[in-house]
Amino acid sequence: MTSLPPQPLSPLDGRYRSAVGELGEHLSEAGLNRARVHVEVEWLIAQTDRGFFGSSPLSTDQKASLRKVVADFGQADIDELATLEATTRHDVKAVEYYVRRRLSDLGLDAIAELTHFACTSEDINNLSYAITVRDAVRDVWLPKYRLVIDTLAALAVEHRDAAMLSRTHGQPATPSTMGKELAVFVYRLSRIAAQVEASEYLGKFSGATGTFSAHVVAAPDVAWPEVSREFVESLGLTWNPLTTQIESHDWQAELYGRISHANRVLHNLATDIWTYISLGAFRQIPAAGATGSSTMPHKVNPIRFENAEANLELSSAVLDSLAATLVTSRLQRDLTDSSAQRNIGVGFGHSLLALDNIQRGLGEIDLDLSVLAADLDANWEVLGEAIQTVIRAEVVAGRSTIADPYALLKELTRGKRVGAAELAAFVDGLEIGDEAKQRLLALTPTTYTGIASALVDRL
Ligand SMILES: O=C(O)C[C@H](Nc1ncnc2c1ncn2[C@@H]1O[C@H](COP(=O)(O)O)[C@@H](O)[C@H]1O)C(=O)O
Repeated sequence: MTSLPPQPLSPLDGRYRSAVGELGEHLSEAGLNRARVHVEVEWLIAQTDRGFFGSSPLSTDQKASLRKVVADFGQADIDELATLEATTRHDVKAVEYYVRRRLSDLGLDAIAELTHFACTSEDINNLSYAITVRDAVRDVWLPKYRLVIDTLAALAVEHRDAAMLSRTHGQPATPSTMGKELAVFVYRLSRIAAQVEASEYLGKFSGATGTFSAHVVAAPDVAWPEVSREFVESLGLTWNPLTTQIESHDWQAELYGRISHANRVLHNLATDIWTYISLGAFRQIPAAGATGSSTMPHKVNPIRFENAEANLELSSAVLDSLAATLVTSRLQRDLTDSSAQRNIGVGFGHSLLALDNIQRGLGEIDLDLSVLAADLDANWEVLGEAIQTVIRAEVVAGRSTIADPYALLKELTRGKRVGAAELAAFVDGLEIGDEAKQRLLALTPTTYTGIASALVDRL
């Protein structure tokens, strides 16, 4: 047997590439390296702008040329960095050499020693991760997440009046509407969206052990913490003033916790929709040419929601693991964060893939009102709650002397199928006020939905 050509090990880079490839712009190794070059270039510009060590501010053209290195970063640069790293065996040192080469190309050798000046690798790495994760969340994950919320919200409004039997413990319970049940998910997911949007992306820039030691010994009169703060903020990040060698990664733990929480709510949504499909409440719209089962021709399977379930679990497993490991680093640093952070894209990728499947799945289902109606009509006993509650009110109001309304209704309905006619006869014989009796006689499982429909307006 001949060997296969090199193959992606992760399905995110294989069969699911088209759904998640956009994340690679930010959360791939190349995306990280481009951000590292960006940080190194901006640090050069920041230093020369301040005239450090007698340097002159770069001209507008020189700055533009340096920034073009970042803007044009492509395959040749990816390859060049790989070649450099094969020698340095240190990824950030390779970036430094790469930037020095570009300075040389631009005739800027005079400031070469300002490249990576007073920096430890983490100064570059932490800012690069903060930038790439922030951009991935804002440009890719959140828009997709918002799209799912918007789609769900539109379905909630569309089905706001669609009465259906509820099921608590899987057993028939007080009816609701499909719109209100979907609105619950919209509300939950929206809260998390706001939390993700409010996330902080922290950056440190303070040298080998966070003390500015090299900085101070090279230039004692510079207000280094202020320079550090201004530089971090110039990159659109929040300054972390007090760290060891590494940025403490607490913001990452917080963010991944929120994404993982969103995953779990989406998982709940996926399994609920799956169950509604299984009950017949939602019909699946068959895709032309598609096959459900390889052997049972009649089938349309809820594969979108099942795929989402699996990928949400994988995403949370990765993100939870990152959140746990990233907040610990022995003494002033160990390198576990470097290896762990290479999987941030895996965590987001599985979540994004799940969002893509949920989005498609929601577009391929149709509410079957006749199934909802039949389900309600087969479960009149759920009105037992309504009747006993009205009797209680009548007793308090002095219009009834029924001793134990709950026991009465329990006797009539518990574990039994009670139809419309039996309930009507039962209500008719109750010793309660006439107005209350008429209200109960008019009630059906379909109308016993409280203010479910109006609750959709809370979105
Ligand atoms: O500024 C410094 O470098 C400070 C230095 N510590 C390091 N800080 C950051 N990166 C380092 C460090 N050491 C190694 N490396 C390089 O990290 C890469 C680890 O590879 P991988 O496990 O694939 O993520 C891989 O490229 C490693 O070469 C210290 O001793 O305190």
